[in-house]
Parts: sequence; structure tokens; C-alpha cells
Amino acid sequence: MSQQRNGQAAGVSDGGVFPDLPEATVARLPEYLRALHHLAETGFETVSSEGLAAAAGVNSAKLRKDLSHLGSYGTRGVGYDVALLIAQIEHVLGLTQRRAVALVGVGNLGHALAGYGGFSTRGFRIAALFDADPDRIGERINGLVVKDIARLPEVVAAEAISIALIATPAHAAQLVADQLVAAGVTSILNFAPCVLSVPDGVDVRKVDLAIELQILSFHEHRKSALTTLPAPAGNGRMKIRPTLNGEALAT
Ligand SMILES: NC(=O)c1ccc[n+]([C@@H]2O[C@H](COP(=O)([O-])OP(=O)(O)OC[C@H]3O[C@@H](n4cnc5c(N)ncnc54)[C@H](O)[C@@H]3O)[C@@H](O)[C@H]2O)c1
Repeated sequence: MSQQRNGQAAGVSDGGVFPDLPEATVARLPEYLRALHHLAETGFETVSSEGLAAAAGVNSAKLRKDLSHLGSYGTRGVGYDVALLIAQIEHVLGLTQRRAVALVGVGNLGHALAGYGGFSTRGFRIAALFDADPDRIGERINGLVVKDIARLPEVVAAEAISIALIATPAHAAQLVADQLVAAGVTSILNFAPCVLSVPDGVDVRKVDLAIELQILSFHEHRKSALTTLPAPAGNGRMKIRPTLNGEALAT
């Protein structure tokens, strides 16, 4: 996932109420939270930094540094109190109350997102669904009726929505972003494959599974270029090293 910030450039600080957190730390906090919830559900009351780091898939030194930003250092020989750490991280992430989220574009992807139960257990409530297609408006998904995008301002205000997901085609995404911002939305998760232009103070994050696959493709390409081949003279094996233009070079 990539991020586009039009608010503060670096760190996350509001002048004292929150600690000044590096963006990379903010990005790892949800991983710690997911791992902590799993530990709590399986009966753990405390966890060592190594145990939590392994459960979250990060390095333990990095985890200790991240948590020290929250003023959480654990107890020597005991580790971190799981419930306390969950409460601290949820407080910093603003998850102490479930946030209402709007979804715009209820096509193939929008249907899957609207039906996904995982948002509610992670602190979010899909509060409204919008589309511009008269054939979609009025459809009921997961207890919500798809509304006309024209009703965005009224519904955003009534439901106190500050975060929205865009799942429209790329050609419509900028117009939808403009409508969301005009209605008062200040954070956007964009699934459409395009860059959005938003005013200062609006945060945009982008999810593009095709980009993730392209990065994996690069690694596959590199691995295949590094495949060892038998040397022509039969004395050992020859390594193939990729060059910058993608051609293989025997070394
Ligand atoms: N991020 C990812 O990994 C990922 C994966 C799949 C698809 N996508 C992207 O998600 C988007 C949706 O894909 P899809 O397959 O669901 O498309 P889709 O055509 O099935 O659905 C798009 C929906 O957006 C609605 N729409 C169009 N213009 C609108 C507007 N101005 N206001 C409100 N609604 C509008 C359409 O009526 C339709 O219901 C595309 O941009 C696609 O490229 C991203």
C-alpha cells in the first residue's frame, strides 16, 4: 500500500496530545494490534518483545523502539501486558470508537468490500454505500441500501463519516474524490489505479494488488535470471547475473 499525504510531511504529531511517531512506526502498529488481539483471544496476558515481534512478523529491536514511542517499555522478565498494550495502541490509532466509513463504487470490488466482515472487528463500520448507476442504487448489501452519490453530503454529515473507500473505475475516481472532500471526508483509501489530487489536510492511501504482483514479478524475474546453468566446459556451474536492462550476464 502506498501513501500520499497532504497534511503534515513527516511524523505524526498534534503538538503534544499524541507522541511524535515516525510513519513507519504508525504503519507497524496495526500489525502489533492484530497480533495482540490474537494473543488475548488465545489466553495470553503478557508477551515478551520477541514473542510479539515473531507474531507480528517484525524484528524485536524495531518493535521495542516502536513501542518506546508510546511510552511502553514492558517489564523486565515479564514482558508487555497484552490488554494494556492493546488499549495504548488503539488509543494512538484512534480506534477506541468504531469509525464510520463510506464506500463509493459498488461493482465487483465494492460488493466484496461491502460484504467483508473483517472491518467491523478491526474498528470500522461501513456506514454507507454509494454508486452513480441507477441499476445499482437501491440494491441491498449486508443490510445497507446503495445510495445515489448525489446524497453524499447529506449522508456524510448524518453518519459523521471522515474516511471513504473509492472502488470506482479510474476515470471516475478524481471526481469522486472531489465530491468526498467537498462533503467533508478527510481520509481516502483509493482502490482505483490512479493518482488523486487532494487539498492539504486530506490523506490518501492507495491499494493496488497489480502493483504488488508486479513487484513479485520482478523478484521472480531476478530469481530466474540467477538460475545456475551448467558451464560449457563442464567444470563447475556458471552463475547468471541480471543486468539493469534485464539481460542476463554470465559471471
Ligand atoms: N486495488 C486493487 O487491488 C484492485 C483490484 C481490483 C480492482 N481494482 C479497481 O477497483 C475499481 C473497481 O473495479 P470493479 O471491478 O469493481 O469495477 P466495476 O465496474 O465492477 O464497479 C465500479 C462501480 O463504480 C460505479 N461508478 C462509476 N462511476 C461512478 C461515480 N462517478 N460515482 C459513483 N460510482 C461510480 C459503477 O457504477 C460501478 O458500480 C477499478 O478502478 C479497478 O481498477 C483495484
